[in-house]
Amino acid sequence: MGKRPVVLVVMDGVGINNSEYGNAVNAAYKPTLDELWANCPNTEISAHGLAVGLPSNEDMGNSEVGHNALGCGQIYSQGAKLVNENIESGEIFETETWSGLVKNCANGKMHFLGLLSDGNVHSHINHLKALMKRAKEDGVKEVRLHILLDGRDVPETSALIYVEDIENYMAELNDDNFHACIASGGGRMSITMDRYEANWAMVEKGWHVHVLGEGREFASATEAIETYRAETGVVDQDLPGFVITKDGKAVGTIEDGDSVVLFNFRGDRAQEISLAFDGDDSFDKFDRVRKPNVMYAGMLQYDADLNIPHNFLTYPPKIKYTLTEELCKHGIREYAISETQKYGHVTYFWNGNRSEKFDEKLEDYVEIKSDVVPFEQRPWMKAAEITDVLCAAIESGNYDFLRTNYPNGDMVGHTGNFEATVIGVESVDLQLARVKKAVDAVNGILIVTADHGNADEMYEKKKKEDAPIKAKTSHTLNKVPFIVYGADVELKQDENLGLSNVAATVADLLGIEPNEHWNPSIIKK
Ligand SMILES: O=C(O)[C@@H](CO)OP(=O)(O)O
Ligand SMILES: [Mn+2]
Ligand SMILES: [Mn+2]
Repeated sequence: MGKRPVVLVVMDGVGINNSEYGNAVNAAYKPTLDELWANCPNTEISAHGLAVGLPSNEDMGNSEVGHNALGCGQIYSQGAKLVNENIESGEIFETETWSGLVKNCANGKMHFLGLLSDGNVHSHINHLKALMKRAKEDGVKEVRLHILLDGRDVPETSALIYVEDIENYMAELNDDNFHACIASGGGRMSITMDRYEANWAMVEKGWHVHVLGEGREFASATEAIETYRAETGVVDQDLPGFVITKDGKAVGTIEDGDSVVLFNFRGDRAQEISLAFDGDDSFDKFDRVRKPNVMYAGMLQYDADLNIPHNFLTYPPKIKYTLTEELCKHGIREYAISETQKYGHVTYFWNGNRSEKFDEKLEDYVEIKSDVVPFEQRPWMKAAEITDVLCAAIESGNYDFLRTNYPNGDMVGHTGNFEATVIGVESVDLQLARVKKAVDAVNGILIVTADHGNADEMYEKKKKEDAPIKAKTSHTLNKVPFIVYGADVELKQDENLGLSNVAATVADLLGIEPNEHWNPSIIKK
């Protein structure tokens, strides 16, 4: 091509926060990032709320919407917003899927499974309430709820707030003809919500409590949460699975003739459990022991290429004109690499929730296997291993556009462990120095950015001056850095710039005319 290669690094969860309070990014020793920021063209761009297609600016960014915006150069209404609209207009209940679900469980139960919080990253409790209410209106008699406890998109020990809220809601709905109650649950990082096949054992554990009703028994979700907390001290996302029983019997196993709705709208952590429900006898990821004959539907279609799940209530955004597609048209050779935890982020999310390549010949994707450990124990994760392979790819001369995601700021940030997160950010910085060197060796251009904040705010904001420090595990509302190294360009400084302006910028640096549907490049002309 004769063009200069462009390498784009997403430092997952590394946002910009002017306050030092709980700021693991500022606390980290990161000479390379500091030097790049001080000496290279740079700007701050938005990564949350309306800038990434979420319902409001109160919604923090996340990897799905962040990588979608980065990789498609446009702002699409995202799952959170689409489901809101679908429920508000009532269209969701006019779908064949909904009527099918209701009809299917005429003599059985309707189960709702999903993340119980108002985090709005994977799900929203209001969506669940709307579905339950309508189920009752449509004549469903028995509803069972299988709850995944959050503490990752919401405060780390907030589960009881949502349990109480939904139990009060169910109590109001319950009458002689309708009965809803919690049947099983567990922390989202302990059961059911694995992603990218990092740890199928999590899904197996979820299957056992939700479907088979096998697990430690409790009389209520509150009792389960309080007991586990007292015994183990773990935070919500890590609480083990539990089964609610009455008179020695699980109250809500999933049986033939039941209907099951996964009320999460985000795809990555919804796919594996969906495959377990949809899969026929050839399913071999774990032994399901008993596979009930149910109608299963997702709140959204989680992967349109792979048709997961078969039934769904809301169409996902139809993301068109992605950067990868455009670059393929120009014969640009692309390379994407990350470790398992974020592998789908730089491929599937980046390409507008597509799991297939646009052009087999032009695209190479590499996954480095993630550790299956609590990440505060190994905050460096696989950053060095990713870099080994990435640098070889850069120096091979076989690629024109290379992208990677270093998960550390985010994955370690989610643990709420400040000290480990500082090390996570430092690990990324060490690798950045190596990437920069490889870029120099091929006379390339390096872009350093992030998909949303996390490590930049590791403590909850204090409500009172003398309140104790409380760990914050969720993403943030902060802007993220955008830096260009190795190119003599001037960058715009504009409040309105966001992740969706990056695709056109990459095209500019590759000497390609940006697609007309994209938001403008960040480079001043
Ligand atoms: O871990 C996840 O599922 C989310 C937080 O809910 O994080 P990210 O968007 O960074 O993948
Ligand atoms: Mn992310
Ligand atoms: Mn995250």
